[in-house]
Amino acid sequence: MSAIYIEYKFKVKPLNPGREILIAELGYAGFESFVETEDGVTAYIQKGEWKTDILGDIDLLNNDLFEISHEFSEIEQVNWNAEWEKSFQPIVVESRCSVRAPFHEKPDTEFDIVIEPKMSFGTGHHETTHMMLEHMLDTDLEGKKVLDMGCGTGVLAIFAEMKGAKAVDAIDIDNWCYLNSLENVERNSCSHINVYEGDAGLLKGKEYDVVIANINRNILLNDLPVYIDCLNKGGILLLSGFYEDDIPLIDEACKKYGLEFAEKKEKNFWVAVKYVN
Ligand SMILES: C[S@@+](CC[C@H](N)C(=O)[O-])C[C@H]1O[C@@H](n2cnc3c(N)ncnc32)[C@H](O)[C@@H]1O
Repeated sequence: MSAIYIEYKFKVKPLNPGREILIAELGYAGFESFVETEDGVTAYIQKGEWKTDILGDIDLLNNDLFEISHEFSEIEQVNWNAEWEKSFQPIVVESRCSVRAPFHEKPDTEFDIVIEPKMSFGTGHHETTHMMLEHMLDTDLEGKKVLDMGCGTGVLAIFAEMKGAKAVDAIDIDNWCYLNSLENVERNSCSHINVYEGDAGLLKGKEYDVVIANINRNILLNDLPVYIDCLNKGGILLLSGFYEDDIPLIDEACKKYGLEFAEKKEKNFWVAVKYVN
């Protein structure tokens, strides 16, 4: 199963802070993946989410301080692997945990995660992945049962096992992500991770000590009750994939189901939050 995407190539002047603002606004409009280029950004949206006036709400395009041009085309399947090879820099979190592709040199970090992204997502979400890894570094996962919802490349599930989780379920709705996570689990010699293709519908009767979900605001708001339903008392919920402005809605939903806010991280307009049950 391969999704059809619309690809937009933007040129942005001045690049900073124009590109970051543009990415944030495009994210609100429904674009789901971004690859930074020398003079701007290439953004992807699934054809089903696209409408002809999709750029109508992007305020930055009407801002005289920035010069932004774009061209767009329909593509059958994004070759995320080629995109990553072009743009992916290893992520190093607090000098302790690194995420790199096999073609990068092995770093000297306590945790070394090797990801061959193939065609699954994870490219434009470095900030959110990075912040989730930061939260996980600070969270005791030893002997815990963990859910990684929207696992993408499987990076967070793999890190959970490296940090001592005894059982990890990694779930993604996208077939490519499911297959890619399986490969990456093997590549990192993980043996406590089960990967599933699906969504919150798979969670009936499940119980976890830690639930991790880096997806997007609307899916999180929709599926939060199910995630929280499988979270043990005293358990931890880590959420990302949304912006600072979305926090009130997410916070309201979490508190409605009895969770207590614990911590927030922020990077380039993106946020990652931690709640305790
Ligand atoms: C932003 S990526 C996160 C990938 C990875 N966890 C990370 O932190 O880098 C979000 C992932 O959620 C998946 N996804 C989208 N909707 C979903 C749903 N309703 N249930 C489960 N996964 C979903 C997408 O296919 C995508 O792989």
